[in-house]
Amino acid sequence: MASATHPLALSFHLPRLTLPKHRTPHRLSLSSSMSSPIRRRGRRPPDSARSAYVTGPPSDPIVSDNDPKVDVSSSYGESRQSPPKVITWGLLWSLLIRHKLRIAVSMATLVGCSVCTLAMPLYSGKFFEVLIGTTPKPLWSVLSKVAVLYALEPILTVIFVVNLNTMWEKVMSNLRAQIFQRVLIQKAEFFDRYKVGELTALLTSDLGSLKDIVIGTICILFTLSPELAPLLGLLMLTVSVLVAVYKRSTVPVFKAHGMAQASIADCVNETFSAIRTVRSFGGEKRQMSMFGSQVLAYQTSGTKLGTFKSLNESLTRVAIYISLFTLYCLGGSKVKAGELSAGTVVSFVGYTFTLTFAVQGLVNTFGDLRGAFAATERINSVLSGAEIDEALAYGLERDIKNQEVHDKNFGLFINGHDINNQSLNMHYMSALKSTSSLGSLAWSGDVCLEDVYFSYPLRPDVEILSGLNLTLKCGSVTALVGPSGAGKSTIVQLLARFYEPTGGRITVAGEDVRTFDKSEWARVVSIVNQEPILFSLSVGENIAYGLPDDYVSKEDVIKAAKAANAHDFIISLPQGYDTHVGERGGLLSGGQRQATSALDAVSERLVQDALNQLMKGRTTLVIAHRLSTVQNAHQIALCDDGRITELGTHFELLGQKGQYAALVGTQRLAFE
Ligand SMILES: Nc1ncnc2c1ncn2[C@@H]1O[C@H](COP(=O)(O)OP(=O)(O)OP(=O)(O)O)[C@@H](O)[C@H]1O
Repeated sequence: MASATHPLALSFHLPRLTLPKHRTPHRLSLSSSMSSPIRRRGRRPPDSARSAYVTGPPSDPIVSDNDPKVDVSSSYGESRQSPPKVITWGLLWSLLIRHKLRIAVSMATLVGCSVCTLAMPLYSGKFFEVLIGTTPKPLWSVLSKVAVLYALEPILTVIFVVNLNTMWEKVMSNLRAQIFQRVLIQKAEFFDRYKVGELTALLTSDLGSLKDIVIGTICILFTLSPELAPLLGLLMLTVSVLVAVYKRSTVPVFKAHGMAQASIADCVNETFSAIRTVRSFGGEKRQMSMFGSQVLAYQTSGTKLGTFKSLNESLTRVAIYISLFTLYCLGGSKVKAGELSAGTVVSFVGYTFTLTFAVQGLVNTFGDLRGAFAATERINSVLSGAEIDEALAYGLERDIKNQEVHDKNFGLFINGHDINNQSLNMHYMSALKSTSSLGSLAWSGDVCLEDVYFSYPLRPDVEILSGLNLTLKCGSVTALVGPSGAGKSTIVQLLARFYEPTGGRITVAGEDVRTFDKSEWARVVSIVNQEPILFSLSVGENIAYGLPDDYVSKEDVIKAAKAANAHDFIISLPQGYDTHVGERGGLLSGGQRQATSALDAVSERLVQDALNQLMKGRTTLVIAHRLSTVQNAHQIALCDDGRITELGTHFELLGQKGQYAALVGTQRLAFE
């Protein structure tokens, strides 16, 4: 679905390429060029890329020397060597401290609860003595005090727990939002490396264990007091020893459990998102076996975890029973000797039970703490070492700050202690060009790939592009052809700035594209995929998603749909533009999803007509396997061995009798 404001369009078919899941090119953009002479150069290793680039750590954003302001500071390089942790105590504290009133209320109720809890055994002892007649006092006066204590304690507990829980939920939402944003602004290779399930786990179950700590801590705080310090100290010592043993043994189990959970999520995700493929290959059994093995692994780690937990629990009980037994022996002998009253012994028993809760809470908390440490470690190991896509993060940060005023959901992503711009190279960012000019540059200037070298970050030793030169002339159409695996889609991905070249540069009207932030770049570049990705929204919302403005009117949506020849079919849907498309557009037909292949002749023509209309005046790069699309292009570029090896019009290239002519001749290109 198209936008009238994207001057650069990349239209490509990706029959075999699996795009990383985060990359969902969805828009239409257009452009090309006719003449650019191909400069053939010898192969050069990527790091010998043009000296015009400011040096820095290999994956830093590098900017050409035509912007003298930019200098990637070495201190930035140093900070990369020891990446900052994402979740730190400092961060948690900064998020907590925003809730001062709640903290004050929590503290007050905590003190109240502790006083009640500590006084309860004391008054119970007195009550017992009055009851057995050893203390001559009116029963009602002691009973009323006991009743007040027993009634007040649960009320204060409710206030305390509700208050603390609310505060913690807010902190967690903030943390989740920030981690989500942090994942969102990672460089493309991050998504090549991690599966969706793993990333989902970072934001769901892993963080959940952080919450449990707080709830556990509540139990301990309730019962900690100076009066009980010596006895509690002794018990804590015992528990610490147990916990130290527990800690060593359970971290790997917690980790394995978290990973197993992530694998299950991945398997479910993969199976159901590709359900048609699974059906068509009769892959149900395979998926079931895969799921079964993952569930079994989860079960094994869960059982192990349970065994550890129960062992720990019973050891704690043993410690408690020993202290109770000691208390009975000591207390009994002291009462017998007349050194202690029976009431005091009753109070002590009460305290011991209070301690029981404390110790239980302590052990559980340490257990949760292990889970939380494992989760934090995992989040930190996934995110701290990963590299933020700064050109994207910078623009996004700016945009959400502007938008926060209108949309309170963005409030979650912004606070004083923002994990997402901690490691941004602000020096580099401040050197980015003002983006107001980008639109006019893109509408008026050529787009050039100059001596571009590229290797995918996960396969740095395989050079995909080796000194590629190509000019997409402003307002014209370039068709990119070539054998499978030649690097055509890679060129599109570089133009879309999913990845940055390892050498050479891409320019628009002579300006290095890296001097513009990515959110602005996304507004001028549109991509039409053979298999478009739709979000689980209404048809209208999906179209609006492809339009560059944040607030899109219904008229704009209808205009875009008409331009894509989609208006008629949309209004024939049950709820027109409000029809929900289902997950991944599953409730629409292939043609309705705007796929450009496997359509019936009428849909095909409609889509093609729409594209032809929309390409007019736009700089367009098309990867096509259909001869009709290719031969109508202003120029055809043949990509092979990481370079453009042939360039010209259809007839010029046929005349050269080279690889293009061979492709056409052998029908590998002409599918029609
Ligand atoms: N994310 C990735 N990580 C590592 N290597 C990749 C990645 N994506 C593609 N490749 C590799 O890069 C090479 C070029 O792939 P590309 O998709 O650009 O080829 P193509 O010319 O578009 O092929 P086709 O016509 O078959 O789609 C291939 O060898 C491919 O395996």
